[in-house]
Amino acid sequence: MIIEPGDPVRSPDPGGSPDPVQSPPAVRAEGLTVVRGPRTVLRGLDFAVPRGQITGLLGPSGCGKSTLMRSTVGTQAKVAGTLEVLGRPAGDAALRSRIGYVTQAPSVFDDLTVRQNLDYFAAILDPGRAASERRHANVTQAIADVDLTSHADALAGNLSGGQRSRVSLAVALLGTPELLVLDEPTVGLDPVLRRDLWNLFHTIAAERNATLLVSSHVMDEAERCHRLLLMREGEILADDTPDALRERTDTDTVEAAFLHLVDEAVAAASRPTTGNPSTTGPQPTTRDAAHPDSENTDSPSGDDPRKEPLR
Ligand SMILES: Nc1ncnc2c1ncn2[C@@H]1O[C@H](COP(=O)(O)OP(=O)(O)OP(=O)(O)O)[C@@H](O)[C@H]1O
Repeated sequence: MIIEPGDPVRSPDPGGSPDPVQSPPAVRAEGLTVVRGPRTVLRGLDFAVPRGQITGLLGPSGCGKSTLMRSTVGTQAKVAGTLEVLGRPAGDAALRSRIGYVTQAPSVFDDLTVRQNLDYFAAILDPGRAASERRHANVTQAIADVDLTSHADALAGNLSGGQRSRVSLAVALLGTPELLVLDEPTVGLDPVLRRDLWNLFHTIAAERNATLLVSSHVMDEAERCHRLLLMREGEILADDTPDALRERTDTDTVEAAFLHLVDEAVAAASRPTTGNPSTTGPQPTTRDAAHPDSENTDSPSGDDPRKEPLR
């Protein structure tokens, strides 16, 4: 599918998506806590990502968006609490072909063309000579989806940053994953490309009934999501629709709603408390099974996030 630059932005249509009450969530977290190096970067998060919708993960740089995504796809070490993805524990080997993940840094081979990059990953996903026609069709489709057909034979190393990001996205689209986890996919893109990519995200959610978890720190992109997880300092400030957030905070934009919620959180943290919050919050109960990333070796003990005030 090629998205024409003149296409109007499709507004989110929560009514056209599956009823989140009926479908089990694509991602469910309870008391999700992650330690990286000396810091507790996710602090007992509870949230659910409904299936077939676009959930935006928004918050300032360093608040933990990438860490939450890495935990979801099973590449983050030291994950405590419950984290279920498509009904299985995050990191379960059976999830590998069901999730597409695009990291912030494009993961492409510079010395291969766009098509060769896609061919390589397609051969891993769908190996064997018997599948070669299907692979060719899937690769051609994925290249068209990200609007790179005219660059299919260009070396990835000769592409612009935005084009390389789209090659990464095309790789993630191979195999039609049920869950797409996209870490800041629109960074560095011009407004036309950003709009086209958001149109593509809506098409993927609507036509494939896929779930998209998309991070951004550009608040205007929040308006294009069905639901939002607003994060700050490793905590979730809000888990709601853009409309409900604006209404609840009596603001006109998601950005204003976010700032309102930050002010509320700061005010709440500065009020004297009567009980000990460290004994009342959710306690991590389980540990993720698969953690290929071994970056962190520090013990989380003695670093209880519930004892730290919001900054
Ligand atoms: N490899 C690492 N080792 C130790 N700490 C890390 C590592 N990577 C990130 N962190 C810390 O984890 C915290 C959350 O980082 P994360 O990358 O998840 O944030 P983010 O919200 O995605 O930021 P950005 O929008 O800038 O990408 C930050 O305080 C960061 O310093």
